[in-house]
Formats: sequence, structure tokens, C-alpha cells
Amino acid sequence: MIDAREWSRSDTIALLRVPTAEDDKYSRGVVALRTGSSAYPGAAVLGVEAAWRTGAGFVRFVGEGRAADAVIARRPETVAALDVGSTRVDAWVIGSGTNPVHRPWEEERALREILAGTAPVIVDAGALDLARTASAPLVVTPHAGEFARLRAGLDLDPDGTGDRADDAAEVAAALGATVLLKGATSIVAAPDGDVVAVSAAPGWLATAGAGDVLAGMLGALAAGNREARPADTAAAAAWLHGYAAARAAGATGGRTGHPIVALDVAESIPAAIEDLLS
Ligand SMILES: NC(=O)C1=CN([C@@H]2O[C@H](COP(=O)(O)OP(=O)(O)OC[C@H]3O[C@@H](n4cnc5c(N)ncnc54)[C@H](OP(=O)(O)O)[C@@H]3O)[C@@H](O)[C@H]2O)[C@@H](O)CC1
Ligand SMILES: Nc1ncnc2c1ncn2[C@@H]1O[C@H](COP(=O)(O)OP(=O)(O)O)[C@@H](O)[C@H]1O
Repeated sequence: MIDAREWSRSDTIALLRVPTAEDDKYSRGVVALRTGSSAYPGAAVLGVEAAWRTGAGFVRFVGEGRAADAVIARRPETVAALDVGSTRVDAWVIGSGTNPVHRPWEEERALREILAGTAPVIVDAGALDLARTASAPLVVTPHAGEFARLRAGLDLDPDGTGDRADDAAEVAAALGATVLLKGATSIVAAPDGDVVAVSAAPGWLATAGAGDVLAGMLGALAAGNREARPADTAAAAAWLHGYAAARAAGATGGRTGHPIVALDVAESIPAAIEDLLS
């Protein structure tokens, strides 16, 4: 049984970058999201909002129709187009708000190209089935239901051993990728066998769209920390996500707090970062 180390507030602070006079919008990190769909346009909005609020210098959205319109209506700072061409991308986010059962072949081809690239890719929800085909550095972000499906796709017992750290480490080794297994306590397993547990979040965070917010945050942290280990970036994103949720819910300092929605978490990220840096 793996003994997962608990990820801390100070571990998270070490991954937060304060921009300097030498920075520009590109050096702060360019995130591209290929997320959302006509069925789930909101997931695209949540991820884009979270990426901006986590401090990305440039957020691109790849898509069209309802999702692209909703993204631009909420965040006109975003550059939306049908592809990124040869422009710089420091990290990709794919899969949130998509369903592999309804994936057109052009979409699948584009996702496979991203997964064959060199920039790190955050693989969420409806793109998880493609993770095993990737050569790019990956962080996969399944919830418990998606994790069981991911294991089945790797010919592993979907139920695992019941020990989440062991089970996540097994998937990380099988994929050669970092696994962020979400839950009340999230587990981050690196392909080298290192496992940490992240438990900064209040129960109020169990709300639809919270995972879409996390994917956008992780994209921004990965884009801004290109030298960091993907597992450290993933753990820092999960901790900051939990802390931003606690702040949004008024559940810090031992207080019980109140209900929140996913967009509240994204909006609370800047103040959460300010707290950590002061
Ligand atoms: N506003 C938007 O646009 C939003 C868009 N979204 C997008 O929707 C898409 C579908 O994502 P999804 O997670 O809702 O459904 P799916 O992956 O099909 O699995 C659901 C089944 O898995 C099981 N299950 C077991 N454990 C579980 C757990 N811990 N957490 C959750 N489920 C768990 C459980 O089975 P049960 O336990 O009920 O038998 C459940 O019935 C995806 O693209 C996502 O990005 C959402 O983010 C919402 C906001
Ligand atoms: N009981 C809980 N306490 C704290 N955080 C939780 C709890 N349940 C889920 N979470 C967190 O909420 C988020 C839910 O993500 P996910 O299931 O992907 O939702 P969605 O697909 O609707 O965006 C994850 O970050 C997870 O760690």
C-alpha cells in the first residue's frame, strides 16, 4: 500500500509565479482549450474563466458555435478560432464538456494531433478515452466514474483494489502519465511512482462544473510553469482549487460556509492567490 504524502499550502505557493518587469503576455503562459460542445457550452466558459483567473497571459479557445459564442460573451479577452495554426501554445486543455460517443471524426483527428505534440496536455472528461494513444506529456483528470472507465480501457480491473493511491499509481504507470484522481481528497500519481494527496476542499465543491474549472486552472499553471514536474503542477492546481472553493463558500477558519456554484470558484481564484502570496 502506497503512503501518499499530504500536499501543503507552502508546496502550492512554490508553484505560483509573480510576473516581473521581464514578462509579457506570452512568457506568462499561453493556454489553449479545445473544450465544450453544443451540448455542454458551459464547460468551455468555466475552463476559460478559470485559466484567465489563474494568471495565464493568453488564453486561446479552439471551437465554434454555441461554445465559442458563450466563451466570447463571458470573456472577450479570449482569442477564439477554429485552430491555433502555428501560434505558440504552452499547455492544452481538452475533453471537458464533450462526449466521446458524439465525437465527429474531425474532432478526433484534431485531438490526436494535440496528443501527439510536445506541449503538455490536460485530458479531462470526454477525451480520457484517447489518453492511451498520446506521446505528449499528459495529466489526466478523471472523477471516480471516469477513472473506472479509464482503467477498463487499459485492461485493468475497473474497481481496482479500493486503495485510491495504489489504483491511481497503477494507471499512471500504465499510461506513462500523471493522474489526478478527483474526489473529496484528490490523489496525484506521477508515472515515476510518487503519489501525493490533496485535501484542501470543502464538501461545497461537489457541484457540477467544478471539474471544468480545475482543468482550466491546471492548464494555466502548466503553461506558466514549464520547468515544473507535471505532478507538482497538478497537485498545486488541486490545492488552489480547493482553497478558492473554501474562500468562495466562506468555509475557511473552521466556518461551515454555504453553497457555491462552479463559477464562484473561478471568480475566487485571484483573491485566493493573493492570500497565498501575502
Ligand atoms: N455546465 C456544463 O457544461 C457542465 C458540463 N459537464 C460535462 O458533462 C459531461 C459529462 O460529465 P459527467 O461527470 O456529468 O458524466 P459522466 O462522465 O458521463 O459520468 C457520470 C456517471 O459516473 C458515475 N460516477 C461515479 N463516481 C462519480 C463521481 N465522483 N463524480 C461524477 N460521477 C461519478 C455516476 O454514476 P452513478 O454513481 O450515478 O451510477 C454518474 O452517473 C462531461 O463532458 C463534463 O465535462 C459537467 O462538468 C457538468 C457541467
Ligand atoms: N465531497 C467533496 N469534497 C470536496 N471536493 C469534492 C467533493 N466531491 C468532488 N469534489 C471536487 O469537485 C470537483 C468535481 O469535478 P467533476 O466530478 O469533474 O465535476 P464536473 O464534471 O461536473 O466538472 C473535483 O475537483 C473534485 O475533487
